[in-house]
Amino acid sequence: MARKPLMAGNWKMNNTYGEAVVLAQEISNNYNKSWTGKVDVLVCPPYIDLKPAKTVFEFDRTPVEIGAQNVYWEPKGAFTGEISIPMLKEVGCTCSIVGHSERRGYFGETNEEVNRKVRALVDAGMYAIVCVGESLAVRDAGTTEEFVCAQVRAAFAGIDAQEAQRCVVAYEPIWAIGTGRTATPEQAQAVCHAIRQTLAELFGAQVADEMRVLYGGSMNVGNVEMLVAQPDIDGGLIGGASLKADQFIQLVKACL
Ligand SMILES: O=C[C@H](O)COP(=O)(O)O
Repeated sequence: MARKPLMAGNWKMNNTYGEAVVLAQEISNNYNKSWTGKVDVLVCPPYIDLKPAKTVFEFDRTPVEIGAQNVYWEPKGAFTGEISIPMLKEVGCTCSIVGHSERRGYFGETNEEVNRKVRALVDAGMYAIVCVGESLAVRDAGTTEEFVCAQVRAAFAGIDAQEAQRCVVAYEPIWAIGTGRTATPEQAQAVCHAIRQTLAELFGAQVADEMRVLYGGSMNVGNVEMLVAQPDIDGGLIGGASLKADQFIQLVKACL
């Protein structure tokens, strides 16, 4: 089956409320409505910027989804500093990134926590963008595929094929994030293929064939074409290049 590509911008901890309105407006102004149905476009701003970004896209009727960068699995309660799924749904989020390597690395997020977040999202009818990826040490040790596929298995534990089908996996080698050092298309394809094989083992070949696997890690206007041309790469999760509307739009166009 032909998968519809997804180009997702992860703004990380960038853009104040006012800056978010400007960037969302620039993306909206440059979005061509003829792309609708051919590529899905998503931005994941900081929590405080979700509503203003959504308001811009809604006002313009620009079909750009908004998603969170993280989420907590409990629906409400005494969890200071956390944000729940009902809160995200009410402002129009369709999904959340889960298990980004910056959350795993700086905030100690474990595979078990990633799994709880994925389960809570799918239970609530949202989808998860599950991030997986190896450090340079793992790559140098030659165990990249084993490591990444174990992360995939852990993230989807206890989830059935129907729930998993809506989710997305983003392969982000840690050594390529924000470094300007991109995985070669061959390296990225090899790992994305291994991820899809793991999804097939978990959920069957048909579901695995329908699930989107993204690449992330210094994807930019210079390398996007080669990366999205790979058979198992269905788009990108973009950090730095998603902060400039013209660059992000170029990346979206590369998926058409
Ligand atoms: O979530 C996005 C990735 O961490 C990639 O970030 P980057 O494009 O700045 O390397």
